[in-house]
Parts: sequence; structure tokens; C-alpha cells
Amino acid sequence: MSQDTIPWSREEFEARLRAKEKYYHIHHPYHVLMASGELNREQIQGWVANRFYYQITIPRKDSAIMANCPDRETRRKWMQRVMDHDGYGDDPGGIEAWIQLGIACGLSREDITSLRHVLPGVRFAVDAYLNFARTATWQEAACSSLTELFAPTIHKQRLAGWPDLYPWIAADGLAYFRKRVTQASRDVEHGIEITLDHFKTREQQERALEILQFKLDILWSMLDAMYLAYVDKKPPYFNIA
Ligand SMILES: O=C(O)c1cc(C(=O)O)c2c(n1)C(=O)C(=O)c1cc(C(=O)O)[nH]c1-2
Repeated sequence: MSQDTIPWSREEFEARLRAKEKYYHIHHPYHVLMASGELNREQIQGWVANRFYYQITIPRKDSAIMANCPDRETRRKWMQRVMDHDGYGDDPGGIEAWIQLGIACGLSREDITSLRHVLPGVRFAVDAYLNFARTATWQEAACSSLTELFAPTIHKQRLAGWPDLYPWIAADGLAYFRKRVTQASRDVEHGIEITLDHFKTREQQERALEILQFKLDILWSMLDAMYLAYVDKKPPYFNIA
């Protein structure tokens, strides 16, 4: 066997997945501005309104994964993700918490839920995630959720920074981020287990890295669209009279 066809050990494979952090959207210029307090009110509102489209797509994406998964034990665990976002019983869930974040930033519920601020580039990127989950195998789709490996850090960064950087945002609006720190860590334990168990050959392991990169591309492209619209002030058709 030549060197590049020998499968990586479980540890090496996991380390290579984790090394993808270097492409996480925490490093995108839009996010860097956000984390240093340099976004204005309209730019924060634009981000929250656009990200709402991601938030409402996540439980559809997770339901698509379950629809493709014949393994009951996996579905029993995966179901929690849908409930986290849609809510269950007395818990209004993450989508409602995101709306509360938007309201805390000065948007109305209707501004957010109408999707009128969602940029085409953000819509296309998010739709690509949903379409991937619908058509890929459930293990590949599970692997694509692994950007969540890097999410607790980004949520904690906002929780630590926003109260001082953006004092005009009501503090109770940040509840979504607080909840996600533990939810994302739990999700990722399951996602990584599926990935390490399923992608065994070197070719499959390399495929897993490509899938993770595809998901990183989605998150990065969403912020590219927002940067062009809200920082460069060149939203679609800006130059058309
Ligand atoms: O705010 C963020 O930066 C961020 C990133 C990600 C991610 O890395 O995909 C998720 C979330 N938040 C999030 O809140 C969330 O519920 C979530 C679910 C998933 C997924 O792929 O299943 N990613 C993310």
C-alpha cells in the first residue's frame, strides 16, 4: 500500500477534521468586525435577519437526515436536534430564541419572519446545505454538521463580547447563544462518532474532509454575501437605476 492509501488512525482522522477550524467563519472579515465591536446597528441587524434563514432550515435539514436513516437508535438521538430548534412542549425552541435575539437588536418579528432581508447569496448557500442533506447518505449528511465542532467557541465569544461591545442589544436577547454552547457540544459528540465509525478507508476519510469543507464554504459564502451588501454597501442590483 502506498503511503496515501493507508487509512489514518481514528485519532489522526479526527485531528484532520478538527484542523479544518482554520477555515471556520469565525475568521471571516464580517465575523472579525462583529467580534471587535465594529459593526453598526444595521450590520448586526442584517446578520441576524439573514442568519434566520439558516436557523429555520436546520430542523428541515435534520428531518431530511432522519428520513434517510433506517437506524432507529440514530434517529432517537438525532430527533433532539429538531426539537432544539422547533421547540417541544413548554420549550419555545431555538427558532423562537433567534427571533427574540432579532427583537433585542431592534428588528420586529415581522422583519425577521417575512425573510424580506434575506440576501439571494445567503438563500442559495443555505439551500445548498438542505439539498445536500436530502440527497447524500445520512452518514455524509451527519458529517456535514461537524462545523459544530467549532461553534461553542463562536457562541462563547459573542456571549463574552457583545454586552460591552453592543450595549444597545438587550442582554436577554443572547439566550440563544447560551443554549447552543451545550447543545452544540452534545450534537458534535454524536456527529463525530458517526463520522469516525463510517468513513474507514483513506478515500472515504478524504471524502469526509471534503464534505466538511463544503459546509465551511456554505458558512463563509453566507458572510461574503452579507459583507458585500452591508459593509461594501453593494447589495444585489445596487447599481441599477
Ligand atoms: O452561530 C454560529 O456561528 C453557528 C454555526 C453553526 C455551524 O457551525 O454550522 C451552527 C450554529 N451556529 C447553530 O446555532 C446551530 O444550531 C447549528 C446547527 C448546525 C448544523 O450544521 O446542524 N450548525 C449550526
